[in-house]
Amino acid sequence: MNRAAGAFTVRAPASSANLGPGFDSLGLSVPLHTTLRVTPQATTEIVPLGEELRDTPADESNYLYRAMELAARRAGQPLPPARIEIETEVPLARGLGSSAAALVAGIVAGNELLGRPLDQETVLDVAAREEGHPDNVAPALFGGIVVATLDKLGTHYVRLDPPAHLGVTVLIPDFELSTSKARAVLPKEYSRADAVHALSHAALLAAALSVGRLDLLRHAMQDYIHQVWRAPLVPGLSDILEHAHRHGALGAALSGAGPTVLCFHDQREPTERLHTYLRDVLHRSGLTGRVLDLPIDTQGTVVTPA
Ligand SMILES: Nc1ncnc2c1ncn2[C@@H]1O[C@H](COP(=O)(O)OP(=O)(O)O)[C@@H](O)[C@H]1O
Ligand SMILES: N[C@@H](CCOP(=O)(O)O)C(=O)O
Repeated sequence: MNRAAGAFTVRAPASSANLGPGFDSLGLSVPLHTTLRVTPQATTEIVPLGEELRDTPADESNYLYRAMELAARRAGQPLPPARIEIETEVPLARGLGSSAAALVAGIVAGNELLGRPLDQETVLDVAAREEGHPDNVAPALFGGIVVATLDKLGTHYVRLDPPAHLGVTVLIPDFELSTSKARAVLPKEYSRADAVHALSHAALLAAALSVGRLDLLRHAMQDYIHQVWRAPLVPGLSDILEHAHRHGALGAALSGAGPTVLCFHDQREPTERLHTYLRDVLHRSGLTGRVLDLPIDTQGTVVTPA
């Protein structure tokens, strides 16, 4: 079907990947958004707006525009020209999936502009192949908590609604850490013992999240695949992984590749104690940053007429 698109808006959420042992395979979505306003017109114009996007290119080399072209390439159609305004609330290179939000927003916008030739499964596959792992793009597209694999045969996933009362507290330090730098410090190979530890904890975590066993999160979130190697890049991380539960966290993990750290909390309990502890860790580590409580987003990427 080819439908001439009018102006429309695409909103894609941030995401927190891994959740400890679910490296490259488990993530959740949080309501900080990257928004595109797309207005079909005779020429292409890329307009990044706001302080966070001050260094992103205002031309067709922009990551978001390249994502739109990925949709056109998979559909085998040329991308119609449009004015594309880009805004984001997702801090860049902090482990909150800004690149995944941009990629998903761009692919969905490209698909919309073309009259939706791609179904949602194909949009996910294009995004996961581009990013190289599905753990940010799947929750950015579908919302909620997503368990996903990417292999030669395709991208397969299960989306979970968040368990009742499960909230997220994030500590976002004021420094950037690119995902590529934080992937470069990981070993190329792991022992069988490390593999068994990782897969048993990731499986337990996915099962605990699917049945709402919040009491299991702390134990299930143990990880030796990536956090231990990344800890030197994220001052305070080891302290939080070891001690956050004493200050009200149900579990803690490096968010994506960092430097943001995620703690789960019970939304029925106050989080002041956890905030005070996290700010104290930040201060003791000689850093500045912010601590935020967020719900888990359940909407994923949304397209609305402008
Ligand atoms: N809205 C956006 N527009 C253009 N480029 C973006 C946007 N969001 C993210 N990016 C690109 O993605 C990079 C950050 O990606 P990455 O290192 O994977 O960190 P993360 O995805 O954890 O924020 C940014 O430096 C920028 O190049
Ligand atoms: N599984 C990836 C997740 C990267 O997430 P980001 O939000 O830091 O881009 C990894 O751990 O490298």
